[in-house]
Amino acid sequence: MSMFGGGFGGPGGGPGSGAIAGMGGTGSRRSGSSPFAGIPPELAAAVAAMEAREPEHPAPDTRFTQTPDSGRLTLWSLLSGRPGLLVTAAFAVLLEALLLQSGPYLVQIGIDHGIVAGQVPWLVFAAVAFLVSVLLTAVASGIRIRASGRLSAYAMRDLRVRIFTHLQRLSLDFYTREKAGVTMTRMTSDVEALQHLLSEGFAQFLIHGLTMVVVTAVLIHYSFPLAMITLLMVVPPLVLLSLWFRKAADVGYNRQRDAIAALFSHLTESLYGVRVITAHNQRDRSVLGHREVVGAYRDANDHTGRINAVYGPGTSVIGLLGLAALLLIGGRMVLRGTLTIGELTAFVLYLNAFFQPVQQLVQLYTNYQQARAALGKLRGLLRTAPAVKEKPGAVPLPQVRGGLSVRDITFGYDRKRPVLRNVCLEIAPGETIACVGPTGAGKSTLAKLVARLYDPDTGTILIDGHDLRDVTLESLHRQVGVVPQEPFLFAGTLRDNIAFARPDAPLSAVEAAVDAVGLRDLVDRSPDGLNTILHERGQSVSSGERQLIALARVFVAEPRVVVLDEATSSLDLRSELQVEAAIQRLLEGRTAILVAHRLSTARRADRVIVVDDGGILEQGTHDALLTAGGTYATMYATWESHTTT
Ligand SMILES: Nc1ncnc2c1ncn2[C@@H]1O[C@H](COP(=O)(O)OP(=O)(O)OP(=O)(O)O)[C@@H](O)[C@H]1O
Repeated sequence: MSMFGGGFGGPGGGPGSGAIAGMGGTGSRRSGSSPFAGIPPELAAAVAAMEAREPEHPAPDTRFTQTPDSGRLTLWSLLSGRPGLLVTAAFAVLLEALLLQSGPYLVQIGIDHGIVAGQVPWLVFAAVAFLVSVLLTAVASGIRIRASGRLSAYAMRDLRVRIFTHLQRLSLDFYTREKAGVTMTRMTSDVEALQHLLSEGFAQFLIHGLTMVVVTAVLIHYSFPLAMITLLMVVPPLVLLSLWFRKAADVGYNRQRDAIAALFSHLTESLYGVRVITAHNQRDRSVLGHREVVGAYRDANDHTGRINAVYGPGTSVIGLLGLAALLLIGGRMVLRGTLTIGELTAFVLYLNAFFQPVQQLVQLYTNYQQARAALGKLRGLLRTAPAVKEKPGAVPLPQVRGGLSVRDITFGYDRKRPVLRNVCLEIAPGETIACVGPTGAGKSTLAKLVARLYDPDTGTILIDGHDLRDVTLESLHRQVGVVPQEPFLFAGTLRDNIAFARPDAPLSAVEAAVDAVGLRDLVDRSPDGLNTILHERGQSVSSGERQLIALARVFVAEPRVVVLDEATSSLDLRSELQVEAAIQRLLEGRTAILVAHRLSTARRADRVIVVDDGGILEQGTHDALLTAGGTYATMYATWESHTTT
């Protein structure tokens, strides 16, 4: 099992992709270099001009800290971050809603005071006033769209950064447990569901809601009995229908969120594993699997579609029935002379204006329900606490010599099934320990615990006498370097990748690392030397070169302790010797825990420990263990017989 087994590592890059990628500068692109290497000279001027026109994007306030995210995530918390924009948008909404209602009133004035009374000036006044109100509505609407658009854009950026920061804070157990696709859905589809509501939905919600309130007041002003009759006929069934819709949609949209997350998961996994799928002739199964998740998504959409098919037309019918009743009752009032024809026209128009928002609100309510479901999922993610927590009073780890003390630790990924039981181990500063043992014995687990990627269930691990749990994670990881079994490279230059742990490392440090691990050949062969762009996940370099780059990374980081999970993938003899030599150089003068899959590596360590059965079975120098004739001696004899044949 890899040090980072089960974690993310697929296409799309890890956290740094893009961030470190840069654009390769505007340097020339030599023939034979990667197609993404740099900007072609003929485009350089145009790109520079475009960059000059780009608006400034100040960095958001969110900074990375280990402190858990304790802020609440509500729609209000998203909107209230920029009060100026919120007030502007709210004011514009109010103005727009009021202006929209002046139309029917002006029509009534035009009919009653202009047409019926035969007064042309009143007619002209009503028409001009109508025009002015339309123009003002357009201005208010423009201001509202601009303000709410900016508000939502900022809120979404802050939310995305907040979630991403939280993802960075989470420990390995989360990434093992949670499928990458599900987390991607939280960051894409779920956030977008909120964006839709915030950018347009809320403002529309307010406008239509306000319209309904204003229209109710106006209807009462025109004729109290008529208003009461129509509203009583309309509002109770509407409320009942909406309550049913809310309940049904809650279930439906949650199901939709889960289905789209499953779809994304399957998609990402199939993309990561496309080579294995093809090689094992499983494309058929893959397509079938995808059909299943897409089918589940279709079912979820179908379900919400069915609910909407009842709610939408249902509200329409209620509205039209109200209108029919109004015509009958209002018409009789006009005939009796208790209502003017202009007032009845305005009443009909206002009632229409009451129902139009209802129709819109149905759509918006659907958006709201979607956003609520998305918000619930995002809240769940933000509530997920990292398993490896930084103590509130954690102190920075001072410069250490690298003495490690593992004291009586017990640990299991599932507490009920410990992988390691009561393990004790003392490692002197500068000592190299090789962990060997059968597959699945717990070697990588021990290494992960020393690097504090997990915390032991019981027992403590000390570095120069400091309990790992008492020091800040950042200071610990600066002095304890990790080389995972499967090195992950980011899209970016060779230099960016080598200096990943210390981006400000001088060129001389990167060059020294290149020479120390034996990467000089690759650098000299690469079209742009250290500035050559590596493809995503290091697809453009060989497996051995990837391992050397990972070793060079640790060289530049200069940690006191190195935890190295040897790669299991076999290399050709030359590359293997190269990697072994690089490891040897990296470990000089450093304390090291080496998860050795090749006994040739173990042979060179100061001490070998044999991990099996949840504990350390044997330990001693290579020679001493051979002489003792125990498990290690048997393992070594088997290994030797295989390598010599
Ligand atoms: N993230 C995880 N969640 C649950 N169980 C795990 C996890 N990682 C490892 N295990 C289990 O813990 C046990 C020890 O795994 P570990 O990776 O430490 O073995 P290992 O000795 O390093 O094996 P290998 O030589 O194959 O790399 C195994 O049974 C493995 O299945």
